[in-house]
Amino acid sequence: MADQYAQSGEDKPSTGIPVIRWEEPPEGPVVVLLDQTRLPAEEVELVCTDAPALVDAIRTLAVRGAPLLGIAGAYGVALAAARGFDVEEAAVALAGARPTAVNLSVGVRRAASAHRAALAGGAGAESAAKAALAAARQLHREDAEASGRMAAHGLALLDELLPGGGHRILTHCNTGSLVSGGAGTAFAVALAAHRQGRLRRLWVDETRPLLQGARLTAYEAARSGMAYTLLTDNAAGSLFAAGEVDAVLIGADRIAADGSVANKVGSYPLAVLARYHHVPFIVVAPVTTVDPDTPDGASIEVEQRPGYEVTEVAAPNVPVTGAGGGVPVAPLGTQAYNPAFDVTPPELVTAIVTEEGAVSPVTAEALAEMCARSPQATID
Ligand SMILES: CSC[C@@H](O)[C@@H](O)C(=O)COP(=O)(O)O
Repeated sequence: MADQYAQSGEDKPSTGIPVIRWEEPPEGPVVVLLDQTRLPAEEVELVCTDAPALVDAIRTLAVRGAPLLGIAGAYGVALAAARGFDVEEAAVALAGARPTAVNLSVGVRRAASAHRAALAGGAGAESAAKAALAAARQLHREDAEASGRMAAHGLALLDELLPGGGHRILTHCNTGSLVSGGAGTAFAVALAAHRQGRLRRLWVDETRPLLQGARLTAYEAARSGMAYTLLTDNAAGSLFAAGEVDAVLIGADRIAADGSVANKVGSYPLAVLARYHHVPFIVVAPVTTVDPDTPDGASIEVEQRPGYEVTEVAAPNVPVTGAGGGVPVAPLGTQAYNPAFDVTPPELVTAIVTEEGAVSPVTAEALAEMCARSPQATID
């Protein structure tokens, strides 16, 4: 299997099969995804033979989570090039498939720039396609490597903030090996604590409406042998009030230059709760999630998703497809407010951890200085 675990040699994903891989069967190259809409009931792969199929997989959340969206976007460009489609057109469609996670456009841009540069240097179509694929593979490897470093920095920070050990960590959405070339972002920190015997409990928010916590994080925690407990999102307040949360660890889809954090809807209320209860609220994300071109939280485009994701629930063992067809839980015709993300202002964020270290308190200057240390900062 090509690209399995991005040859990282580091943390193997807690999933049974790779979340994304490039294959070259005789019929032509394909991008193979672990279909996340089918988890945890089934581990089923989705084979994408062209960029539009990948765009569809991104929109329906078969492939999801900021870092993985970047990797998928880069492979999508490589696929368009290798199959002889219009690469620039594919790049626009892929980058526009979901608006909030900046990693998607970063990944698309990396592969498209490599393709363009190869053509400009006199390469033929085949060599230019190879250049795009090499860029995608490189991004995949870098992401796997970044996971390991984020886990180390995040665990060091946790130990500093909570010297007693025995961490009880609350997390939201899914930030593990399902969203990454490696072990993930926030989940990778919890996993590192678990492996060192320092995780007492992982509290897993179910993450309405698409249940990334219940379906995906619980799946990963179970496979990793972690002590975890699932809760409804609206039970978090009582958990804080009972003194059961030592820290909140979440990922991010886009971090603005001022340190505002866009993440799965429901993150902001956790930040407010954490502040009221004097609990650290820690954001873990690769440098590629920090977007210097987005000045502040108000400038982040928050994806609005269809109302049926709220007015219907998936029936047991019926995959959450994001395409309707679930069991209605509200009167027909009910309108729903369904933003996919919310934005937490920097003053509510205790620390932002990347592969380059941690900033706390979060200021625009400290964030920019940390990101400038990364080789990623200079890659177009
Ligand atoms: C490292 S993953 C960080 C975020 O991408 C994650 O928390 C999240 O919000 C994912 O949302 P999703 O809509 O499932 O793609």
